[in-house]
Amino acid sequence: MLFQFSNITKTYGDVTALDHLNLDVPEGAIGLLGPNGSGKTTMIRTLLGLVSVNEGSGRVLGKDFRRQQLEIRRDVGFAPEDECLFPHTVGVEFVAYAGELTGMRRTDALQRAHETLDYVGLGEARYRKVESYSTGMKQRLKLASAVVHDPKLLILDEPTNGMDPAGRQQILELARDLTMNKGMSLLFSSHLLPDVEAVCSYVIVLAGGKLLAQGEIAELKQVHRHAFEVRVKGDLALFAARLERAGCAVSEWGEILKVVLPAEASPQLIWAAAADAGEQIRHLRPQRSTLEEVFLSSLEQA
Ligand SMILES: Nc1ncnc2c1ncn2[C@@H]1O[C@H](COP(=O)(O)OP(=O)(O)OP(=O)(O)O)[C@@H](O)[C@H]1O
Repeated sequence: MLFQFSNITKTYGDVTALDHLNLDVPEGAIGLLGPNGSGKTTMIRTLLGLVSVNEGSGRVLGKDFRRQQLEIRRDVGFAPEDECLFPHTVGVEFVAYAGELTGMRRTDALQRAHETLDYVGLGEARYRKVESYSTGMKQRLKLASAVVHDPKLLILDEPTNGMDPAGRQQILELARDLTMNKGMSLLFSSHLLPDVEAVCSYVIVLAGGKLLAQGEIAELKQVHRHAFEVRVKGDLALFAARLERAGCAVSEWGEILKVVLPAEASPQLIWAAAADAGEQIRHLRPQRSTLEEVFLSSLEQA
């Protein structure tokens, strides 16, 4: 198990950032999705032991995050969302310092800093002051300092924020390589579904500090081949009754009918039912996957 939350609640004054959160998350590349303010950063800071929670308990890599912060710091690498660079420091010093903070000896930290800067493509900028780096370079510098000590779990909080498409692609490729080829588990927080899908196989979706969904992306993305969303011009209830007589399972969602066709039937059945009733179909499409539905409803709740 990568990490586990049991009934975690965290409030800031009147704001409930995490609301009785229960989670069991397996090792692997895990996406943490949710709109701004949904509690992603608070969840990450909680599992690093950086905030004290009001209620609940939990573990990351088998360690209690309320009591074993030092051990967790050795096993986990974290690249925060906000800018955390010290001005007047050159790239290699910054990364080596991050290594020392996890308990590495200075000489080892320096050697690893050079290696990780080469790995993230910043070898040539290693002696430049960090404040002169571009946004994309700063993100890769944060990534280098998060992996300098070769952690078991890497946490990236909104790593593609504010980046141009090329820079974004570089970060996604590095994240994918670390998890697929270097054996690191990953917790990748983002409000962008495509970024999470590019890197992760499993997803947690938060909204308003609550868990909306979790599971394998492939499973959550499965579209039911026989399920459709239909909107007609005319009497929805009459049309629904007609579809039911033709063997469909039908439910009304506002102005939309969700229709599950009988086995072996094709969507032609829906067009035929509309033609018989003299109704016009305004909209017909395969029902959204659970992931799309969950993600859209997380945006509505935001
Ligand atoms: N230090 C703080 N003091 C007061 N409120 C806070 C603090 N940190 C977070 N919050 C509030 O807690 C809620 C959850 O915030 P959090 O940063 O965890 O969400 P998020 O999903 O990471 O969003 P973002 O991507 O914008 O950082 C928000 O309403 C936020 O305003």
